[in-house]
Amino acid sequence: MIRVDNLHKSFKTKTGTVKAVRGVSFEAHDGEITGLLGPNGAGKTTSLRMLYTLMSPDQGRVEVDGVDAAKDPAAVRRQLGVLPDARGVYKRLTARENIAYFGRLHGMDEAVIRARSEVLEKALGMEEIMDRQTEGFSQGQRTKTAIARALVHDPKNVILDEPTNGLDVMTTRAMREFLRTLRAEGRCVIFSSHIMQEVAALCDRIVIVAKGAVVAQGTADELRALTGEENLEDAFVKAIGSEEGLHA
Ligand SMILES: Nc1ncnc2c1ncn2[C@@H]1O[C@H](COP(=O)(O)OP(=O)(O)OP(=O)(O)O)[C@@H](O)[C@H]1O
Repeated sequence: MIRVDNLHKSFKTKTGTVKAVRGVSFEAHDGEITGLLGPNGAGKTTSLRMLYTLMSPDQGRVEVDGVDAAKDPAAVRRQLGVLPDARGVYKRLTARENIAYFGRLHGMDEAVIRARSEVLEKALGMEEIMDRQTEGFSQGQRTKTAIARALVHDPKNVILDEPTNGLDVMTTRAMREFLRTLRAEGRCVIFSSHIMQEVAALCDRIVIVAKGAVVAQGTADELRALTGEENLEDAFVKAIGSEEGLHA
């Protein structure tokens, strides 16, 4: 379970201060998929970065399974599997070696790493690529490797920044199925997207972010009721106030 309370983050740039996140609060529950939906530049990545302790908030609080991220970031990180926006994998290593390396960083036993890698290989359909050096991997293959690596330590909470970005239709479908599996296993899954259909197809709860703030949140039914729109797509557009930056 992840609780985010009133997060704020600004960046100082040469041309002035950018208020990237200005008061984001939401809860993501175990056994549910929570989607952060918003147009480009809405503040999704920045919110997630604070959530997975890469960045500290100017104000506000993140709690993962009851642990305050500011007080014990290491404990929070152990409970999280993260697919960050940059999917850098070690090019000289095979997919399997990339995954095992992360397992070792987590202090896992070699036998446990092997067993866990097998589970992830099957779940993500990586049979063909496990023992290939990752240099030259396609975007989808890199994403799969990065997800497997992020989940090697069997984390209870999973955070994915735009997991289907750049994936083809079949890989996107497989990714959706994989996220549903994580939900069925009782994990708390949060992912960000600017694609309405993606969020509508997968999420139990939807948090709509625009201009650094949460403009609406709830189940699809709650969002329809809140905005008075029958169609979820119209509800999103109404909540955000414009179609700009949202891909159908
Ligand atoms: N390190 C940084 N320095 C300056 N500005 C930043 C920095 N990181 C993010 N921003 C700005 O903060 C705002 C929110 O960016 P963020 O990446 O969180 O949006 P996003 O919702 O993830 O967008 P996208 O869908 O395009 O990835 C943007 O205006 C962005 O330019």
